[in-house]
Amino acid sequence: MQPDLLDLHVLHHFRTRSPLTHCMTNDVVQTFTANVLLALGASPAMVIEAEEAEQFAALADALLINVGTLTSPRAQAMRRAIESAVAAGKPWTLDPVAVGALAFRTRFCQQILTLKPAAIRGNASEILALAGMSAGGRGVDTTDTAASALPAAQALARQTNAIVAVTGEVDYVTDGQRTRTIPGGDPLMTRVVGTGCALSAVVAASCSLPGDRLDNVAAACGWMKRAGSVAASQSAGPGSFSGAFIDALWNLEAQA
Ligand SMILES: Nc1ncnc2c1ncn2[C@@H]1O[C@H](COP(=O)(O)OP(=O)(O)OP(=O)(O)O)[C@@H](O)[C@H]1O
Ligand SMILES: Cc1ncsc1CCO
Ligand SMILES: [Mg+2]
Repeated sequence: MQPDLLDLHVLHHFRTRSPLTHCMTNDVVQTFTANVLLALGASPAMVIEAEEAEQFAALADALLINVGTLTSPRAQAMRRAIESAVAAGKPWTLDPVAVGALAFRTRFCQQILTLKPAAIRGNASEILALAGMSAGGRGVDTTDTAASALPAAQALARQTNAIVAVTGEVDYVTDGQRTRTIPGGDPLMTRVVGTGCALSAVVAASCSLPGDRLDNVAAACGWMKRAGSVAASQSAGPGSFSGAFIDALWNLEAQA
């Protein structure tokens, strides 16, 4: 990726505004997600009790809804948080983990799609399933390429008015008319759990920034791609990659 694609002006906004990011995410990726947001300069808070989630969603700058370990009570709390965020004019972002593969979460995501998400970030199988163009993958990992899911991402963006990011070897970010292509990263990013989930949290936070939302979401994808490339070149495997990835996010400007 070229340095200008790092969108350093958006990164500057991100670091100086430090978006207070309400994350309702899955049990597997809580700490990694918080550390990614902190390394980029955002302020994460994982508030999940329904009453508190409803209250906090109106106060925070952005809300992330990730259905990776969805349960009925969590679904209810998420719905209350989304409605509160929408009423307060705060953007919310959906990560439809394993949608298509499992019925309960698929129904839930289809229902909340009507509540005007600002952005949707998923892997190819998830975006294809959410757009109604396939039955979905085997589980949380994709069985399709991002390029094959680009028409689905564009259709989903037009249908929902959200910015849709479909990620993989190449990331595509679209509003249904315009599409940004973000190459880079490294396959090691799929050997550490939560890079996609953490990206969705960064996308959520980026939706609270001023400027063009498509550009802001594409910038978020670019930062993660760059950090993945740098970290892969410095690590011996998934264990050391994880730490190097957080460091690379912290040092993004120095690598531009
Ligand atoms: N083959 C690859 N080469 C380079 N980068 C990749 C590759 N596959 C995924 N990535 C990057 O890894 C990150 C996570 O994307 P991915 O599509 O794997 O999300 P995901 O399946 O939702 O992940 P998770 O559920 O583990 O959080 C993105 O930044 C993406 O660009
Ligand atoms: C492994 C896993 N299982 C449920 S959520 C999750 C994190 C990756 O999406
Ligand atoms: Mg995922």
